[in-house]
Amino acid sequence: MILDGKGLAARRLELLKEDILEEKLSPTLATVIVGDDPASHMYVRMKHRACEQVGINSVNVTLPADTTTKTVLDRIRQLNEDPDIDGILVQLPLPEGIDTESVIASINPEKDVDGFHPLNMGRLMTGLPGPRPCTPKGIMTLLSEYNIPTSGKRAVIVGRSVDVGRPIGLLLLHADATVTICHSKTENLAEITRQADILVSAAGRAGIITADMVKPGESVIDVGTNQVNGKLCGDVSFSEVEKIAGAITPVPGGVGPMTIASLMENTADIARNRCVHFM
Ligand SMILES: NC(=O)C1=CN([C@@H]2O[C@H](COP(=O)(O)OP(=O)(O)OC[C@H]3O[C@@H](n4cnc5c(N)ncnc54)[C@H](OP(=O)(O)O)[C@@H]3O)[C@@H](O)[C@H]2O)C=CC1
Ligand SMILES: Nc1nc(=O)c2c([nH]1)NC[C@@H]1CN(c3ccc(C(=O)N[C@@H](CCC(=O)O)C(=O)O)cc3)C=[N+]21
Repeated sequence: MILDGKGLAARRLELLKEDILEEKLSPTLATVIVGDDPASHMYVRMKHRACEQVGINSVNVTLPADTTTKTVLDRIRQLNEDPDIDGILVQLPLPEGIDTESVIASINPEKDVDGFHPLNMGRLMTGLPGPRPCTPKGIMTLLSEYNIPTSGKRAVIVGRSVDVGRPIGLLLLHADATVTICHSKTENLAEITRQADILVSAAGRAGIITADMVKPGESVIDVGTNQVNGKLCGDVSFSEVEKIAGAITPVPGGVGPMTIASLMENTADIARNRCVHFM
């Protein structure tokens, strides 16, 4: 079964647009972009398009690549204090030399649409309500919309990043899965991935997940966005794995669009001034 993130995201955006209209919300999302990394352009463009579609005002704050950390912090402070700005997103990665940690920690946690602020990461850890990181949230939405059970199931995550690997591990743990998080030092990776009922690959390595690493009937979630010969592909060797997986997300058209939809939902929730509860 193909987990159609593109189709599901489109439906979620339509529902969100109706909610925003009905509740007379007019959320504003500010995106801070430092430098002009081409990969960011695509993501910022898709985000902007989604904002227009659902009725979120999208404001870009662009700063030159040689901006200092202090300048970024000053700009974020202005956005924190601006009552007309509901959500703040700092486009990652930031250029070398900018202190990413202090930039993320400077965002008002109540405006942190990525859920990356240490306070919101702590709330994720403890299961307290708060905005959850967009890609992990999008994956959980995919699993629940396709009725893929998590309770008591073996979940294996390949990748331990702060923005994807760790938070999806915690969300699956909160959903009563038994979670294993793998990384580049994990030994016998294939032995571990074959035990998974749900496999999430967020390694950023094209072709790292092959058919021999997947248990027949397993659900495979591919977070990877890699370029191979100028073509976008995931971590999973899709054509061979699709034949034995029970469910699989395509790249493009899977996790990516769900990330964007989750970002829109986080922004609307923050504009509703409600402590957002996920899972
Ligand atoms: N579709 C979407 O919405 C999004 C997609 N992405 C994509 O997801 C991918 C992962 O990004 P991100 O989460 O930021 O991860 P990072 O690139 O920050 O880290 C990659 C992780 O994978 C692990 N890893 C690398 N090689 C191997 C290997 N051979 N075996 C096991 N583990 C390995 C690393 O281990 P170690 O910690 O030991 O180095 C690390 O934990 C990228 O392709 C990124 O572009 C990211 C965000 C959103
Ligand atoms: N603060 C911050 N938060 C992020 O969530 C964040 C970020 N910075 N920096 C960049 C990464 C990457 N990311 C993607 C989102 C959607 C797609 C996506 O929708 N991709 C399409 C393909 C688009 C194309 O055609 O190339 C798809 O998978 O179908 C990809 C990548 C969010 N990121």
